[in-house]
Amino acid sequence: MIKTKTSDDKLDTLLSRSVVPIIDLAHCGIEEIPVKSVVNRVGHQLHRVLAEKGMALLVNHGISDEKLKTAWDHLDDFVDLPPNVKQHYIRSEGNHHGYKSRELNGNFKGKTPELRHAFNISTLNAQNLPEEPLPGFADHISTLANDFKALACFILQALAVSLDISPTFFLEKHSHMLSDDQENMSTLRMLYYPPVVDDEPGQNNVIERRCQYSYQRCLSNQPDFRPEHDPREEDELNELDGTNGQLFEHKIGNGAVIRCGAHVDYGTFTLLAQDSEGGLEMKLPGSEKWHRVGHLPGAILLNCGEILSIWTQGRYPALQHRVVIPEQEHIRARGRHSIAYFCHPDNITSISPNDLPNPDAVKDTACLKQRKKSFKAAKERVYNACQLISKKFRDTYSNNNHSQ
Ligand SMILES: O=C(O)CCC(=O)C(=O)O
Ligand SMILES: [Fe+2]
Repeated sequence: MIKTKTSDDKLDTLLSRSVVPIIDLAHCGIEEIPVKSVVNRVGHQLHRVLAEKGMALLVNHGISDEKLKTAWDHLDDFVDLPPNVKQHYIRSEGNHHGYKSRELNGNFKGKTPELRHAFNISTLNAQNLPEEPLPGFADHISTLANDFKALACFILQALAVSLDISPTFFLEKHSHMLSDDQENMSTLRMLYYPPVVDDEPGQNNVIERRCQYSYQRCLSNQPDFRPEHDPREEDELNELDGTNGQLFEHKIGNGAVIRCGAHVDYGTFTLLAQDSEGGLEMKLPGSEKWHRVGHLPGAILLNCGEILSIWTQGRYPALQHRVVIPEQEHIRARGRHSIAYFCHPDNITSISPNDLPNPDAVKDTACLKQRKKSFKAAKERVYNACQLISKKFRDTYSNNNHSQ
């Protein structure tokens, strides 16, 4: 059962409005060996849901809301540290682990700055975590990262069931996640998008704004699948940035900012926990329209990455997504928090569309375009996961605004 304070009738109506199918993981056992019957049930649900929608909202997954909120508190405390302390944890060129924020005054080579603080955790080695300035940080985040890893392992097994292949096929290819040996790029990313408030002209200090998670107004622990949350007409919304890949910008001071530019995730899949502030939008398979994902308290969003799309020959599509800045002033004046776990195969895993038995013949023309794209990436040459992900990083840095 989904735990919520909403009455059953109201909940049914809200859930029926969600563009994202909901999958109940009750008894998935992230702390023990998963129950086989649950793996099978979830596998069968994923088979349909990922092919049709490319994503699912996971409920009763075993990671408590309190744990997520405490992690966001730790991130807020980190963001508040003096710059010379934060400096020690900054992500260096070519490294996935570490903290990164984009200051408004920086040099963006003509790109629109993404207004967010991101702390990537790809090693649980305490040396690389801000334990000294923030006692408790390393312990809490390591436990949380291991919970996400366990959930990812469960999903990897269910995915194998969903594709009717050996139950350990994916698990074996992800055996080094978070193992400190540089053999796998899986990452837990903690994200904070500061409030967007117009500054005095010329001030541009918006990135500094603080919004302590526990004090902010995302206490409404209610599902939110309102389709018309944004006052802009949908056509206008899509015209602004949907069809031609441009990014939704917010003008502030002399410049423009975005929260997270349109992109697809690179790896096998992503698990995403968000607070209730909203802003996440996805393009559904075969569609050029942006859809609000909405909010279900405590749920974790599962979305496919490009590698899974290649493996499944596009059957499980990697969806474009972005985080927009709310149009309403009082909503964008609040910060937003999320946590993403990027599940990546071990670096040396070769990624080829021929690794899996060919799924059903292509029937859906809407998916054809996506399949062609995935084939193009994988046909010319078989890359291993490390090459593929590094190539995507390079392309992203040189071509568009989103920095993964
Ligand atoms: O913050 C979010 O909700 C999404 C973040 C995301 O898509 C990413 O970092 O790849
Ligand atoms: Fe993403």
